[in-house]
Order: sequence, then structure tokens, then C-alpha cells
Amino acid sequence: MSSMLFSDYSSSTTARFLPFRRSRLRVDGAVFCRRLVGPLHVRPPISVSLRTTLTVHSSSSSSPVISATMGTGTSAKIIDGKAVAKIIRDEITAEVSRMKDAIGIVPGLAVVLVGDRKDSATYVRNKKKACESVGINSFEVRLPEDSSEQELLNFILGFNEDPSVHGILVQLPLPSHMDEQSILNAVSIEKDVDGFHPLNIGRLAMRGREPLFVPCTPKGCIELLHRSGIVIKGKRAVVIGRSNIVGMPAALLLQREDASISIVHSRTQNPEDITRQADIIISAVGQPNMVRENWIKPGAVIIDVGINPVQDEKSPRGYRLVGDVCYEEACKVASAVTPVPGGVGPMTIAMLLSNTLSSAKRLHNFQ
Ligand SMILES: Nc1nc2c(c(=O)[nH]1)N[C@@H](CN(C=O)c1ccc(C(=O)N[C@@H](CCC(=O)O)C(=O)O)cc1)CN2
Repeated sequence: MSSMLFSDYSSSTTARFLPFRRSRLRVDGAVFCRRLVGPLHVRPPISVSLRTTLTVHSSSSSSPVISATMGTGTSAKIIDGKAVAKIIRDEITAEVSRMKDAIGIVPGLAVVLVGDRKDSATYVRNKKKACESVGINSFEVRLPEDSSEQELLNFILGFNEDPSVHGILVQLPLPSHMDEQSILNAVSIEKDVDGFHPLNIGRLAMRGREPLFVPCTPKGCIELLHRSGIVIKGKRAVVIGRSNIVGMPAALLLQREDASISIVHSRTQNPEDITRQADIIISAVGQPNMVRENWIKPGAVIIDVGINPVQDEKSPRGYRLVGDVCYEEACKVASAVTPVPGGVGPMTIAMLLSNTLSSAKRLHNFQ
């Protein structure tokens, strides 16, 4: 019986929250995939001849799914999230301009950053740039780390009332003295472009109810599957991780798409026995290279949400980013894989733009 190596960030954090301040950089090397799962009970990999197939639209020039070029033994298609995100941004640019021409309204996004985490500051900067690139107005508030909850709430309440703001986002994680729940609850459900308000999540969980917004990262995962021609209906899907912002909503979304869902988490016994049955795996735990070849059914589709820094002296930054999934091994056994970086990450921001545009359309009754 193997014990789980990953922690799950079941309150509200996810892989990409962790890196730079809370945890030290993780060290790995040439054989990193092997080292990280040492204590696990490893079973022999399933024969490739048992390979099942999912419908993956192949590498036509217009498809975002392109063939892997990793050499012998590699068969997976690489799902290029950067390319898909660019296509989506172009679509949004056209819609923003159509809306402006028709009714003179420009969508607006307000982003609030508390504290000086470097990674959060980078994400906020990238969101601002992305807004500029599609013609969405952005409003940024930066508050010092020691701000009070009330100061932050005052900005949120102001944006709730501001008609030029159609989306409000509070960059997470918040400093530990702040109560994330009460902050997220304060965002108007109609401007909750992150989709983190409990009413939006509740609606996502209920049959026959529609959330106004779906959280950006899980929405990006599903969008990648759709745009890569991967059929979800009727498939077995496993989500690794049960965070509020990725794992849980990803499972709800897959269920809405008529997949049969299992959720694997830090208390799951023998997770690889469950993941090995999956046609689709979405991993969001923040453990570098945790998912190994023998966790993956031949032909499965792998969506890797983890963005984990590992030490790398050769990189100018001193580290490089790897996913939750051992990419080299997944490429050998899966039918399609998202890379890290360049997979789900860019889709998170594209979905934020998409949610902001939808919000402006809804608030102004523009079809
Ligand atoms: N309020 C929110 N806070 C946070 C969210 C969120 O969706 N809403 N998600 C994450 C961070 N995040 C956006 O905020 C985010 C993380 C990573 C990327 C991305 O494009 N990553 C690149 C790699 C970037 C690099 O080289 O450093 C990639 O994967 O290719 C986009 C957005 C936590 N907080």
C-alpha cells in the first residue's frame, strides 16, 4: 500500500500558489522523475499494446494539438495552451471591438493585489498586459502586506458599485491575517470573474443551475480539451487534488460534461490504481513530477495544472518550471499531454478575459 506523497491544498490554494515564498525551491536533476516517487509501490507499466484511444484531433495546421518531437518512444500529442490562448485572445479582441462600436461600452477588469509576493505581482502584471492586448480596460489596486481586511473590503465594495468595472479579481493568496472567505464573499456575484463566490460554485455543483462565472483555470482545462477535439462525454476522468479553485471545480465541470469522475487526494490509498483507469487526468496538486508513467493508462489525455519551480543552475532564473506530471514519461504513454510551461497557465488568463467580456455583455444586455 502506498502512501500519498502529495499534499492537497484543499482550502483554496493550488499548485501555483506555493512556489516562491512559502516553500523552498525543489531540487531535482536528470533523473528527477524517478527520485520523487521512490517510496511508492511501483507496478510494472501497462503494455503499450493495450493502448486505448481517445478522439484526439490530429496535427492539422489549424489544430492547437501538435505532434510531440521528443524522439524515439514518444507518441503523445502536445496540447499547446499558449497557441490556444492566443486564438481565444484574438476572438475576444474582435468581440470587445464589436461591443464598443455597437453600444460604446468597453469591458473593465479591476485587479487587487495585497502584499509583495513576486509571483503574484507577475501574474497581475500579465493580466494587465493581457487586458491591454484585447482592448479591455484594467484598474489595478496594490495594497501593502499589512493592510487591514476592511481596507481591502472598501475597494471591493467600491468596484461593486462602479459601472465601468465588469469584473473584480482579488489576487490569491492573501496575506495570512486576512480571511479569504469573507473577502471573496464580498465580491458581487455579477462581477465575480474568478468564479470563487460560493453562489457561483454552488450553482456549478447543481444540476439545472448555471453559474454566472466558472473559475478560470478549470474552465481553461475544459476549453483545451474541447479545442483539441477530445471527447469528454462518457469518459472516465480523474482529478488529482481537491482545491477550491482548481480540483473541485474541475471535477464539477467534467461531471457537467458527462464524464464519470473520481477525485484523488492526499488521503487516497494507492492513487495510481485509480488514475490508471482514467481516460482523462487533470492534475492540480503542486508536486513536481508526481504522476509517473505507471499512473497513466496508455492513450489517456493528461492535463497538467501544476506549475512547480525546481532548482536548475543552467537556467538564468536559477530554477525551471515543471508540472505535477513527469512529462517525458507521460509523452511515452499518453495520447495527449499539456506541457508546463505553455499548457494550462496561459489559458487561465485567457479565461479571465473571456469571463470579463461575458460579464460586460450580460450587464449591458449585449448579445
Ligand atoms: N484570484 C486568483 N488568484 C490566483 C489564480 C486565479 O485564477 N485567480 N491563479 C493562480 C495564478 N495565476 C493567475 O492568477 C496564474 C498562474 C500561472 C500562469 C501562467 O501563465 N504560467 C505560465 C508560466 C509563467 C512563468 O514562466 O513564470 C505557464 O504555465 O506557461 C497564469 C496565471 C494563483 N492565484
